[in-house]
Amino acid sequence: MIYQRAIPADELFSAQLEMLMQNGRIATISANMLGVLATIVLFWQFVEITWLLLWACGVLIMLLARSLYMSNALVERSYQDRPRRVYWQLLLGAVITGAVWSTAYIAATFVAPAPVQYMFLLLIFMVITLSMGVTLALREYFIAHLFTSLWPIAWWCLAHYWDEANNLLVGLFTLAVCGVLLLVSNRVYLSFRNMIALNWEREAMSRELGDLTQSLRDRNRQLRDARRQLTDLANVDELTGLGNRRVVNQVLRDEINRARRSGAELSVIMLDVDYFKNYNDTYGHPAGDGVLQRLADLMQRATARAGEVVARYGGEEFILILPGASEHSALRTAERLKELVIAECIPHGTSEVSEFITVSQGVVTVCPGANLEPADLIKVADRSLYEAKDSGRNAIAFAGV
Ligand SMILES: Nc1nc2c(ncn2[C@@H]2O[C@H](COP(=O)(O)OP(=O)(O)OP(=O)(O)O)[C@@H](O)[C@H]2O)c(=O)[nH]1
Repeated sequence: MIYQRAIPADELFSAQLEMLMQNGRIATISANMLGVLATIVLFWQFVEITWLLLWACGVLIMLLARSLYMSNALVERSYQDRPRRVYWQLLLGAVITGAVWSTAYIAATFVAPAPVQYMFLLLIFMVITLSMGVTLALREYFIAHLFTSLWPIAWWCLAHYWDEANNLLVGLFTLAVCGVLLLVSNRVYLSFRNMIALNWEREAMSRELGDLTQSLRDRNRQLRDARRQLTDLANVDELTGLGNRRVVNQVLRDEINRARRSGAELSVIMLDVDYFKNYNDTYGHPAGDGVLQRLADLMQRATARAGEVVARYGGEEFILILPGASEHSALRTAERLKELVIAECIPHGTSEVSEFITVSQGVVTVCPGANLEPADLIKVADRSLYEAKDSGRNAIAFAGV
């Protein structure tokens, strides 16, 4: 995902609705309820108490219904699924509440003396101002409330300026208050909008950061896998699947150190196919490859003990590393291998020792001292192998260090 800098219009709209309902629900309802209680106290002496209570009950029920509607919309998140519908319903609620106050004021002009009317008007100003802060997340909501409460009152007073000495003044004053509230509301609304947009940006950035971190983790894992594969490729002989010369040197170094620490013996067998050049010349190189693969299988069968390693040292030469194996045990392994190769009966018509493939083996057993290096061990094993070759091939020669 590419980081998107500006909040999309539809998300901004839903966020405004959410903020209005979350913050405005309690504040609007409580400001209006306080207004209703104050109205009862104010008109106690001028209006029949039954009518007054009936009016108050009606307003309270309407306020509770609005509060319930907002709670439901928040829980069901309908402001995200059907924002336009929620928007119009919220506006309808604001219009009804505004109309309740303006009609109440107009009715009051018939029953209450002028000073009480002015106090009531102040009360309405207070209710509107109190609810302004939180409802301004949505400017239209505030405007709908303002224009259905104060606006009709202002025009009523202006239209009836001759009924009451101060009506003209009250009307003009109310109009001025409307103007000031509109101006202030615009500023408050813009800061609400900025706040929502900033919050959204912060969330978008942290989401983006999370995605990036995840993709970096994936990349790291891929790199680790690739490195492991490369290491495997660098260590494995492609033809036989055995370890290659790199592995031989590494394993020998480890095993020499281990044997040196534990005082145990370490044996190595170097193996070479007899008259393999003749075989290749007679049967072809691919057939020679097949022989090397079959011999690799046999060597693995002959070295089943834990820690024993078979590797291809190069060409048709193989090495068997036998940690902890004594001279006797190593010679037994070599004998077993020789028998396995003979039992395999791979025809070799141009061998001078047998009509089948045979191998020669040089065995060496050591108790590694401080100076023994892998190359020393290989050199002795190689020498021993050539002794086996010299002795007529299909043979095993032993050397101790
Ligand atoms: N098919 C095949 N042949 C290989 C491979 N690597 C080495 N060789 C062959 O192995 C043969 C080794 O020949 P020499 O070193 O002369 O030894 P030899 O013919 O086995 O004779 P002795 O070792 O003295 O018994 C060469 O002909 C190489 O081409 C391989 O991967 N595949």
